[in-house]
Amino acid sequence: MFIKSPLGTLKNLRLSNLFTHCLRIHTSKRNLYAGQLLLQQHATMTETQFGKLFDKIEELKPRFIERLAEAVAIPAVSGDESLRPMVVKKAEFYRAELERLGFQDIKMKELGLQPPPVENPELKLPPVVLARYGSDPAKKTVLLYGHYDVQPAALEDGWLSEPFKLVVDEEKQLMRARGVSDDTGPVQGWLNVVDAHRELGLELPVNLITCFEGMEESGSIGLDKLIADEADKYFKGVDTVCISDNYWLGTKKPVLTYGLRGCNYYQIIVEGPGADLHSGIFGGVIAEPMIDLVKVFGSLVDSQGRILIDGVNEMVAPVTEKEQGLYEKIDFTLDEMNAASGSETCLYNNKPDVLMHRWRFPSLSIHGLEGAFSSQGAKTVIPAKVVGKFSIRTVPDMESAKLDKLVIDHCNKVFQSLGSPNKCRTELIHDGNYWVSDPFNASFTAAAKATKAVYGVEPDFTREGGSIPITLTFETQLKTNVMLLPMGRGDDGAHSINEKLDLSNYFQGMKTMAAYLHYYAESETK
Ligand SMILES: NCC(=O)N[C@@H](Cc1c[nH]cn1)C(=O)O
Ligand SMILES: [Zn+2]
Ligand SMILES: [Zn+2]
Repeated sequence: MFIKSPLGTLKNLRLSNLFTHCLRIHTSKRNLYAGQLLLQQHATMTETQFGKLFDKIEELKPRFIERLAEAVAIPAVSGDESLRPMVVKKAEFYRAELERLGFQDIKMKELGLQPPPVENPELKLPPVVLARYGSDPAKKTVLLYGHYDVQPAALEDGWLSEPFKLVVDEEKQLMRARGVSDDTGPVQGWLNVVDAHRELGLELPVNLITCFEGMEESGSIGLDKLIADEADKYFKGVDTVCISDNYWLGTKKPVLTYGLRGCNYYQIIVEGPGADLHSGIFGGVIAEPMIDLVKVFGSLVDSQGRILIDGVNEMVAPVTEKEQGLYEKIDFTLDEMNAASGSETCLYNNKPDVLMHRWRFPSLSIHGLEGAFSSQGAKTVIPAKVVGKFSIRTVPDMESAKLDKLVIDHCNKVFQSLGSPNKCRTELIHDGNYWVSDPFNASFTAAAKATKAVYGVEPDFTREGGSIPITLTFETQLKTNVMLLPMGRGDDGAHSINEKLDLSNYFQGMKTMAAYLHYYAESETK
């Protein structure tokens, strides 16, 4: 018997002997080898390489943490116009990293000026970083999409440490910083996978194309057009798109994701007085914009999360009988839900309802206000102009343009009913489509094998309540499939305070990415 094992080629060993042999040599990698042994029936070169590759990833841990620390130190907040130079700086950081790792044909694609609504009409969109690693026509080509921009973060929001300084918490075995999980950690993970191959002198089994953008957290403005323009140019020959920009559902079970909600983000602008006013002098005498805004806000959604805008719920595709059975089987508990939210404020008391309301029903969230008093103390001001922000997570079969009309008509109608002399207008800031895919293609199959090889378990196939606006565009413009391979866990606190990435997710995540590329390379379908 001739078996290729994670430790190299072993001759004349029975499977049971091989198992003991593996465990004796590398007991700390029990999960990896348990998973590997399940794959022995179709052992190929891949398994031999995995052992070395995974060991190399382990060996390079200090370097990979250091790189992540450098990347997260750049406060690339796309939603804050004043930080746009930092977003561009982070794009430059990745350009240099890609160059150092031997990527070629690196392009910093400019997307022009940011369209309204925007404070500074001269504000340039950050560049999209395109690069190639290999262009062998005999190999498949995998496009890796990720984003280098992040959500805002400030120490005073309740962070335990400076948000743009990576902290490695040895006791909890995690790293904390804005972007570690969403999405700097996964982007860095892909580069580290290439680094590990280079360190081993091991050829990449596929050609890679990177598409790293800097506006994902602000609706991926400008990227649709770039993808359409480059579909037959830079992106020609792409066989599949892999996105690592979401999270496991819970904290233990790896998942692969085949669906996302969309997101339409709106603002309501209410203005009246020529300047902020003293409430002792003008209170009760003039119409207050904030009072009008609160009334309009209050008409959008109720405290049970039901959207109150006429016609919105009617657009949602009905739940099918076949679909109903899917939710019960997913590895997830209400306790995990409560732990992730840090509360017991969940609106539903059973798993299927929670999952359906997270994945396949729309939701409306009110995010905040511009222009209103928001500090400590008791300032007696009447704000002259307030801008309220809210978004709707969209699902099949909601139509974005139809939704915009329903939302804007609703806000106008409610405002008019107030009889206020103030001015009010509602506008879309950005939108991004929902996406639902077939999870039975070669890319998902390769990712499932990779997950099993690393974690020793089959992944759950899940949908996600969040949005990655560009996913559907890749699928339609490149006429290829897209697969979501999350690195972090459901409790990582993305967009929240104290965002973290468990060290094990960073390193096992990289191994999964590496194994995915090898399994995908071997798959029969292009
Ligand atoms: N990791 C994906 C993510 O966080 N996406 C954002 C994208 C977004 C921002 N505005 C609209 N969509 C999300 O909030 O889901
Ligand atoms: Zn993200
Ligand atoms: Zn995000």
